[in-house]
Amino acid sequence: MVTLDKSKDLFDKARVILPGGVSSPVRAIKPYPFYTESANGCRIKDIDGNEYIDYCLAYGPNILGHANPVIKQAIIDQLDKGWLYGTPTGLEVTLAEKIASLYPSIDMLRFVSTGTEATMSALRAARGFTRKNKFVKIEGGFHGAHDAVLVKAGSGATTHGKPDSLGIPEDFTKNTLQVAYNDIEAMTEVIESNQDDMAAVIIEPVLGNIGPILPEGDYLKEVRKVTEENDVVLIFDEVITGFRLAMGGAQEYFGVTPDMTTLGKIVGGGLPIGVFGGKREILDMISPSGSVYQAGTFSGSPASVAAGIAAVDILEKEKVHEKLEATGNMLRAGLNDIIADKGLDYHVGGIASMFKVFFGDKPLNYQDVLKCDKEGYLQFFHDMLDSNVFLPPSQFETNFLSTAHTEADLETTLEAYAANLK
Ligand SMILES: N[C@H](C=O)CCC(=O)O
Repeated sequence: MVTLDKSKDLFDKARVILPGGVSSPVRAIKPYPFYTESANGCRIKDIDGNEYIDYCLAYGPNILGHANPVIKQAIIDQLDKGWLYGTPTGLEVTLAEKIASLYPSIDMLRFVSTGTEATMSALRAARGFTRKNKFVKIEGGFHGAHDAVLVKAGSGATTHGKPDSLGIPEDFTKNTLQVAYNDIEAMTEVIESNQDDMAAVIIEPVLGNIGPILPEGDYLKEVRKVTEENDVVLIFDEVITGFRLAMGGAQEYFGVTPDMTTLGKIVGGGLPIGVFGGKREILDMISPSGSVYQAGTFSGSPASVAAGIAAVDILEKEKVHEKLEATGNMLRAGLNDIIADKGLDYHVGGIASMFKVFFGDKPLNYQDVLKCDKEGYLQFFHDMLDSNVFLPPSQFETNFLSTAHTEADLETTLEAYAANLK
């Protein structure tokens, strides 16, 4: 049983000055979160001195564990040279060339600071390129916290029961058309009936912000076909799946090449970064080459890019995604055994280094996942915390594995699942 007295006291102070006591809503664990002191490898330590095996991993970026020494050294080396210039650097060219060599959908790209900026800018580019306004978003898909995509949004928006945010004028979302994931008929219908003004489809190839929920059969190939046939720009939001399912992301894994791709999380080695890229003719629309304006003081931040170069290098040399796919398969098999032994009607979802126990049947889309027992999941989250295992505190967030998790850590984790799953 962990005690969180210091965290509770800090929460009482924090919630006076920070809404919900946090800087991003997913961190607002009910009734109060633990506040972190430090993290290393797969372990995170709170200010009360409790240590947890971490499967949240900062919501995905830390695939090499916390404070990876090689990435740390790359950041330190960069800090010695200064960390913000307001001028371009060779680092950006190096990382951009590397990304383009791995992602066939990317001829050119621009660095930004977050996944939110990446998807916002990708949509603007697609609209500028096509001179059309509408786009399709998947129900429960999460593409960051900008106005046009905060409708039926997953992640914290669903966890906190606010999938449609207040404060967004209807005019800003009237061109956001939604369909269920894994429903190609619905996607085809909405594209064909809005063809005159349809700019883009934006989709997480694997729904990572209410899941992981995987594409069924040839769903992604069919999405590619219908978008191609109707001259609609297909944007894969690979902020979670990029460098995780394969070096070339979900597009390599599933063999489907979109027109544009957004990246983030892993590609910054744990520092803030976002990337949007795609076909040359679309990226040529971006200012200063073209008339789609996009800019940012911190874009291409040297420390983030240096950390990203170091991270991508390790991922490639050590074939991290292959190793973690094997580890993920082992863990998912162990979880399935526990669930079968206990006779629970739960589903173990996941792919590569993503996994989740759904407190309900296998979900295919947003409506399915909403039927899961989210209150039961929250209780389970607390029970796991008491067993010193930190999972993201929501039924609607993915758990992540890192190379820092050892076999012993995984065994301890499976024991905790066995003890706490009811
Ligand atoms: N699921 C979100 C992003 O991928 C979690 C991060 C956040 O909202 O703070």
